[in-house]
Amino acid sequence: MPHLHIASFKAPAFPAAADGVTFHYMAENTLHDDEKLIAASIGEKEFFLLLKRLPDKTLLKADKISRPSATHYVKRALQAYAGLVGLEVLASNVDSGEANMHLGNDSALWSIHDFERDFPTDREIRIEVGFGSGRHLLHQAKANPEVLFIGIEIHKPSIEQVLKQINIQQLDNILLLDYDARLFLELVPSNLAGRIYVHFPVPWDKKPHRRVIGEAFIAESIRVLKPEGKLELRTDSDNYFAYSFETFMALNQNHIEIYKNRALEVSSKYEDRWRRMEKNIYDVLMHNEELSGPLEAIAPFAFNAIAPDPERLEALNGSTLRFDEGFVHFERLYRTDDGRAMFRLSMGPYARPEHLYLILGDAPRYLPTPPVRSRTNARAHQLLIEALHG
Ligand SMILES: C[S@@+](CC[C@H](N)C(=O)[O-])C[C@H]1O[C@@H](n2cnc3c(N)ncnc32)[C@H](O)[C@@H]1O
Repeated sequence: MPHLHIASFKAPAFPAAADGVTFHYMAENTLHDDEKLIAASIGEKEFFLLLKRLPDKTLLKADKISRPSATHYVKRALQAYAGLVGLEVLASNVDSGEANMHLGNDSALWSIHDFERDFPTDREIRIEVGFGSGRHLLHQAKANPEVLFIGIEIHKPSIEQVLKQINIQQLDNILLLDYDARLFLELVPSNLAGRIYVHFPVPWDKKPHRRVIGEAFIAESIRVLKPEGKLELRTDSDNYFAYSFETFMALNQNHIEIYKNRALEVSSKYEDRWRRMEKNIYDVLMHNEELSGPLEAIAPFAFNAIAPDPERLEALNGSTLRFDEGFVHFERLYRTDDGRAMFRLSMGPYARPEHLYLILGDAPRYLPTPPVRSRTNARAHQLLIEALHG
């Protein structure tokens, strides 16, 4: 990740702008004054730069919770900040060259909020979960130009690599999303998807709750798939195959197909490796036969002005509030140089919490974006409001 190793830190008078980047304010960790956040924005992208004083060096880098998926934003903000205040840079891994031209156009990279605002419903969609190197996704998109493909990944370098290929190959029927696919499904309108591909998911043998396939994922898939649509699991893991088979078979009514060592038109990087090792590859195809009811709407997460007393905030710092399916954890408390308080939070379902900031004051808001409007996040948001009001 891009970072600058600097001789000493300097701050401008906020707000300040340079090279298309605006720096709004600075926030200091109330328990560790060696950690500060600088709020930056480029167009609609808002994120923090993190200043960290370690025993042997001072680093300026992207804050990992709020950093945008495309690293060129972070590089630009680091360079702009260094130029603005005249930082003495001792070492840097930020190349001074132009942002990668292929990443310049990242219109295929959607945020979860783009989908929340305006989910594309004008044509059939197919969803690929964990597309990795993207071979299967790119191949399918080229072969089916009338279908919109939504590729979901949590590994940023894979997203950048596939984004680059989308631009090089000028494909206009792929959208990429940097998000947990299990949460994403909760937002997809019902009866829309022709296929959901889950190819070579991480087996998580020691932490099965982290697996993509599970009861909730299957239930959401059935809702999201149109009648005749299919969920396609492909795996080299005997364990994952056995576990998924059992989970699918536990459903009340179901139609599944199973294949062993079925050849597809395109083989992924993982698949090539397993084939060289002569491992078996299993496919489980679940056919959907149901027409589902509409997706339940959840209101946007709003706040009234919150001016809690400083003692309450300090008491909340480090604490965790729990409910049946999820929690709110107040990880760190910050004070901004314009007099506001700010929390770093993790909240939502235990298996897939959101990590984000809450800036308090007259118009409290989450940063970089509010939590996704899922049922468990709605409960966590409510609990958070109650805790802040006391
Ligand atoms: C073993 S790789 C397989 C990649 C690709 N499908 C292939 O066949 O080469 C699994 C991928 O799933 C991604 N992944 C794991 N959990 C995920 C989740 N909950 N949502 C989206 N992607 C996920 C990982 O980042 C990883 O790239």
